[in-house]
Amino acid sequence: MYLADVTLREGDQMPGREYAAEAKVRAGRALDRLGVDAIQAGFPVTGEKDVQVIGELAAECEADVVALARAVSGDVDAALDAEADVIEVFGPVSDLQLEYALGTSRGSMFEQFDAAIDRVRDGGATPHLTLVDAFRTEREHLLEAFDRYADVPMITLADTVGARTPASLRGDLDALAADVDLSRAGVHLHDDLGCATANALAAHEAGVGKADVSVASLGERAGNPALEEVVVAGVVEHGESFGVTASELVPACREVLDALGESIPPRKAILGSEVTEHESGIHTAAMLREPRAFEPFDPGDFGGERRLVFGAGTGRSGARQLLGRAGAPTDDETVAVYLDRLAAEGPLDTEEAVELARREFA
Ligand SMILES: CC(=O)SCCNC(=O)CCNC(=O)[C@H](O)C(C)(C)COP(=O)(O)OP(=O)(O)OC[C@H]1O[C@@H](n2cnc3c(N)ncnc32)[C@H](O)[C@@H]1OP(=O)(O)O
Ligand SMILES: O=C(O)CCC(=O)C(=O)O
Repeated sequence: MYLADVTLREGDQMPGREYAAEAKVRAGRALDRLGVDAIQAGFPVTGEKDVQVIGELAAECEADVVALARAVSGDVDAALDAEADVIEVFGPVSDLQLEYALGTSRGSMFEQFDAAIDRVRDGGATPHLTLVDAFRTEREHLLEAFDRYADVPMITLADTVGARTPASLRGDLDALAADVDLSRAGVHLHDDLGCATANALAAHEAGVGKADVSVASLGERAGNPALEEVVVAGVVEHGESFGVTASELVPACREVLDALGESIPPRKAILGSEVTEHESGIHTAAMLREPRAFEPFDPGDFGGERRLVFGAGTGRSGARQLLGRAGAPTDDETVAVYLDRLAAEGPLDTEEAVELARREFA
């Protein structure tokens, strides 16, 4: 499965956001260095900014630079003007969205897809197709699309409203797999149920060829599968980093967020400042011996950092080990006094705690 990062388009679509062109270009470069296969950098018909960003990134990135386009000639022309490598033509296929987002029939939507895809090819770009709201669409209509667009290299099924869980998504994909080669199917998922990352992994396990992801889940409503979560979970579960340089993951994601002026909640998995920090006495005592005892992966493998801290939560076992490292006595009385000092001065990191032990007890 390859990863297409959609941060620059989905993130820019969030209420109140207006990323500057330079910010998007800087973020796109960081994603390219990280090694994602595709960067969906914008929606050119929305304005000159995205035309400029896509043009700049397409000229210098290894990754395919993707422009979004509705199935209308003006959108495709704007994407061609931007000189995108790939033009992602999208349109709804569910009854609900055909009626309320488009006011047209599925037959007319498919005719618009035909014309838009031809226009992309005539303009010299590669067409991809996203079937919007695909997971609330009958299987027969999805099969019709895969059949009708057999020459489109990638057809993405969008869980546009984030309504699927891993089991239901897997069930839908397995049902399609009887008739469709899922390696030419992608998934575009949303996190409304908090399942987007798990759904991306379920899609990988089902055999899909591409998943859209975004840094820190930036995107419409609850966002998309987090790039960093999909990669770390892929490595932990399957030994698979989906083509990105795992050791650069955390710095690259932080650079993207920094460029875009986005902050991240401290408790957010992988990237949050507090999620690789440990203070509980039972945990730190074990982790001083072997960090794997209380962590699912070494943060250093992804360019992050583990931090053990010592203070009010430290127990006797951890304190004894720290005193030992400092060459200080480890009898019960020294341990008790040292624990009082840690509680008063903490939280201290490991080096600071050892230094305190050395200074006052060795
Ligand atoms: C599922 C997604 O997340 S797709 C990405 C959504 N992103 C955005 O909307 C980005 C911000 N949007 C915008 O700047 C504007 O909405 C624009 C420039 C895209 C379009 O603006 P407008 O031309 O004023 O159209 P509007 O926003 O009202 O869009 C609805 C029109 O698009 C049509 N439309 C919607 N989706 C599609 C589609 N996939 N293919 C073809 N036509 C479509 C609707 O039928 C409607 O047409 P109508 O104007 O003839 O009734
Ligand atoms: O596939 C895409 O990138 C556009 C569709 C989309 O954003 C969605 O359906 O949520």
